[in-house]
Amino acid sequence: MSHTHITTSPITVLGAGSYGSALAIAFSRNGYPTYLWGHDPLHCERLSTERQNRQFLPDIAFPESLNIEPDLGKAIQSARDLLIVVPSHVFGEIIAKIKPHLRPEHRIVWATKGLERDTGRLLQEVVEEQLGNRYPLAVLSGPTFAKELAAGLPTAIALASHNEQFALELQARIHCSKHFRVYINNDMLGVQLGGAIKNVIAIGAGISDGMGFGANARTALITRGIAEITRLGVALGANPNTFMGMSGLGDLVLTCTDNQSRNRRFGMMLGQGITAQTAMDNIGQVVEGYHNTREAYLLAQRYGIEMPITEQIYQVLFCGKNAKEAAVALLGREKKEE
Ligand SMILES: NC(=O)C1=CN([C@@H]2O[C@H](COP(=O)(O)OP(=O)(O)OC[C@H]3O[C@@H](n4cnc5c(N)ncnc54)[C@H](O)[C@@H]3O)[C@@H](O)[C@H]2O)C=CC1
Ligand SMILES: O=C(CO)COP(=O)(O)O
Repeated sequence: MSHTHITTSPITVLGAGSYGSALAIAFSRNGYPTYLWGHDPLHCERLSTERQNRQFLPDIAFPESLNIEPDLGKAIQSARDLLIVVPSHVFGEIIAKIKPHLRPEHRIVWATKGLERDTGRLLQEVVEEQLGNRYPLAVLSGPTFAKELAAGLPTAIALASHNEQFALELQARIHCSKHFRVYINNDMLGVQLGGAIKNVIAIGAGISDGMGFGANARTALITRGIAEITRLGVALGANPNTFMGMSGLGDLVLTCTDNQSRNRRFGMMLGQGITAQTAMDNIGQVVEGYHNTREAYLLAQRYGIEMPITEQIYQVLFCGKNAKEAAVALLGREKKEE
């Protein structure tokens, strides 16, 4: 474990799944010393000896400045900036684990997409409840499949923060490569909601394609999907323009239309009559939209917001409704204006 090359401001990535590894590769490729922590010591050992994430990103060699750090305390002390990339269902657990190691100068950014399991709270609320308001916060979200990012293919993302200095410094570190662009804004709420709820709609697009519906149906789901995400976001106080950006329409189109998406593939299997558990076992990676459908549905109910697509997917996943009935229910809604 060499902690060398400290020439520029380092970053620590917490979460060594496909996306955490891809972001760590992107930062280190840009020349920043990067520390990657994963919760499974055996997995860390493999990353360290093989110098690649063979399971999720085969044949993409780790740059020299990417250090695997299996000790959480040491990983946190290695950098001022912490990037959290664990699945949403363990996000609160990770915040609790990092809390005792934090120093006043730390800054926290996350790329997790989702709402808190069971409560439907935004991840920002989870952070602020546990850590208060003393740390600068930011969120990264957008159309970024881990494999393409790690392969160095052109990618753009949104970064939202209320702390301009933090946003600009992060942007400079990500943006400086030739293939990774970052757009900043200050709408943390909108960026978080866009990233969380597109996964739900992507399950719907997958179900539609799995049932053999065509491009018209998929596109209608995307278009009405962004309408309902925006409706919820505006009711909660987000800027409607955010949903036309990378973390809204951008990520929604990506996830609804490309089979790299696990949420879409999950939906396709459901549409073909495969059970949710079998579909998830088959994917073998996190399918954020599965539980987040319930959280998004509950959030919409709490605020009295109409989200018909989310509601039908919720009924398919958690109330035993079959996909065909859900499609009929959507098509059979009362006539309305666009
Ligand atoms: N893979 C992708 O293309 C993208 C993923 N994301 C988001 O990134 C987040 C992470 O997803 P992936 O890396 O794709 O997941 P993944 O399924 O590839 O890996 C999940 C990782 O979480 C780790 N993990 C599980 N339980 C943990 C715990 N208790 N503590 C710490 N780590 C734990 C696992 O060891 C595994 O390494 C999700 O919210 C996802 O929506 C966002 C953009 C792109
Ligand atoms: O968020 C993603 C791309 O931006 C990844 O989507 P999936 O989690 O559906 O694979």
